[in-house]
Amino acid sequence: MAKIIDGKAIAKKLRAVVATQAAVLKEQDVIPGLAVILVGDDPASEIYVRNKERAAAKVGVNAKTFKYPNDATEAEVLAQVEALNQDETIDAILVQSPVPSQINEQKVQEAILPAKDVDGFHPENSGRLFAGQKGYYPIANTPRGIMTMLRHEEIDLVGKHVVVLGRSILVGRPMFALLQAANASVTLLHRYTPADLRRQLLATADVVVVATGVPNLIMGADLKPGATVIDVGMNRLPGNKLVGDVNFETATKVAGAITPVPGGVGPMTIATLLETTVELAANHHQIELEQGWQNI
Ligand SMILES: Nc1nc(=O)c2c([nH]1)NC[C@@H]1CN(c3ccc(C(=O)N[C@@H](CCC(=O)O)C(=O)O)cc3)C=[N+]21
Repeated sequence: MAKIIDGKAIAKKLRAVVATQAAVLKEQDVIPGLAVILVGDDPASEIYVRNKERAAAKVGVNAKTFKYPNDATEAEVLAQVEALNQDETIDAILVQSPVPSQINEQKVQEAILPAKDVDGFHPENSGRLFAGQKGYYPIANTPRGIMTMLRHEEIDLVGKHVVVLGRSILVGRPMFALLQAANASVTLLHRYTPADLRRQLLATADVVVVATGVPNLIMGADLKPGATVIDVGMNRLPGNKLVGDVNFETATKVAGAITPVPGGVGPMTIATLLETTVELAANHHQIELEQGWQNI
């Protein structure tokens, strides 16, 4: 049976480090400010907003949510971003993905000041990631949190075959870049990958990261025995049960280690979001911090 990777417990340790960092800022009268813009009513986004407000308050981050209806205009959202760019009390801005179709998500991402871009979606930040640049810049929190989790679990990536399923800007693409920077051999698959090719590649994967939004896409029989499985899926089934993209029942019998849903990647995303927020606040006020993940 696979080891269950306890994302909730690792997130708790990371939040404790972030709380210490926030306390350092507080000594200099800096309270990190995170602004979240939520347009419409995506179910995964609702969970995210609820959990992150709770977690932010506990570590000493001031989180504010700006809710807009499904029919909000692009101009309204851009005006909100602009106001937050100018707001000295706001260090980090996040626009929940997805946004309704009348709003050009790309345009909104590019409107956020790169220094306040807590998701790392601005091309100035994502460009640095894809160029493999050194130095500090914000990186998408879900893949960054997954890297922290893999490091915490001491899972070796050097030269290993890692299969990433899904190519979103939120997860798949930055995940690919981070794993590659960690010297893994990364294969990025997506909805147009034929099932038999997917099966062939998965059979040789030492680590699998699944971020597709398709429940039960990956079964135990698809995995190489002993593989590490990271399930990013967040699917609500009828009856309100929350499941990932991996069939947990069968996968635990084959994998070496696996993240559960809930209690795996989700809590790490939130803890990492707070970590990035505190880093952006420190940069904004030119205060030195010790690096977070090294201390967990
Ligand atoms: N710009 C942007 N950045 C995001 O990072 C982003 C986004 N948009 N849009 C929505 C998705 C979804 N997402 C979640 C994060 C944590 C949980 C989470 O806390 N999950 C708990 C759920 C527990 C419960 O049931 O409450 C868990 O997995 O244990 C859920 C969903 C971030 N997203």
